[in-house]
Amino acid sequence: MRLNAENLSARRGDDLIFVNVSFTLAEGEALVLTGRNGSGKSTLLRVLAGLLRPETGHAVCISEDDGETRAAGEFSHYLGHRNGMKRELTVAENLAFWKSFLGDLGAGQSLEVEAAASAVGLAGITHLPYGYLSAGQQRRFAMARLLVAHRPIWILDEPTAALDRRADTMFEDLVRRHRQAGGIVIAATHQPLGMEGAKSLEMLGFDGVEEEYSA
Ligand SMILES: Nc1ncnc2c1ncn2[C@@H]1O[C@H](COP(=O)(O)OP(=O)(O)OP(=O)(O)O)[C@@H](O)[C@H]1O
Repeated sequence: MRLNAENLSARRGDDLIFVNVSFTLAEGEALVLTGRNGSGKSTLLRVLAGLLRPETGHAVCISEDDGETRAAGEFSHYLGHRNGMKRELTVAENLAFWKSFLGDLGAGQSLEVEAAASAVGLAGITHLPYGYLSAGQQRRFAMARLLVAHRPIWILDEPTAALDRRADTMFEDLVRRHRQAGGIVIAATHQPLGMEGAKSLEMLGFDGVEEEYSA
């Protein structure tokens, strides 16, 4: 499977945030988005995840077997700034919800809830309400969401912001393993994050749009 983004542009409100973004990622490859605050990294990640409609272009997954093309969002996990978990439900209930909602695209690669908790270093506390946990524990369980329902593409927006060094290392390891198993990762991050050999794309924000139009 290959991810192909072609001629993407996106608008927020009245403004074009970026134009003409194209890239291709093969299995195991990764892309790091760089650029100053407000340059459009989160916007691009949301477009790739299928959460925002692009103004132009498309992002698709192409099957190596039969050339079938599907929207990239259908094959993606999106870990944004928010954790996407209900505070009133237990951790186990939250993760079980995501597991059944997302299904298993990976022919048995998805982990059970307790195994995913263990993989993020937090076995034995999934019976607790999510809202009881510390901010770092909550973020770790948001990462466990990536493991309970396999998706070949991980779209990550500053996933380790505000985590301690041990959590960084744990997540780096998860990212590395995902890539070794053929997964694709696209991340806006200032941390190393297991993104060795990653391609890089600098977002230019309004400057890029102006340059594009004046070229
Ligand atoms: N809903 C919205 N309506 C209008 N403008 C928006 C909206 N959401 C974001 N923007 C604008 O789009 C631009 C890109 O924002 P985005 O969050 O993609 O940047 P970013 O590169 O991820 O920034 P940061 O590094 O601060 O997270 C910013 O100028 C922002 O103000």
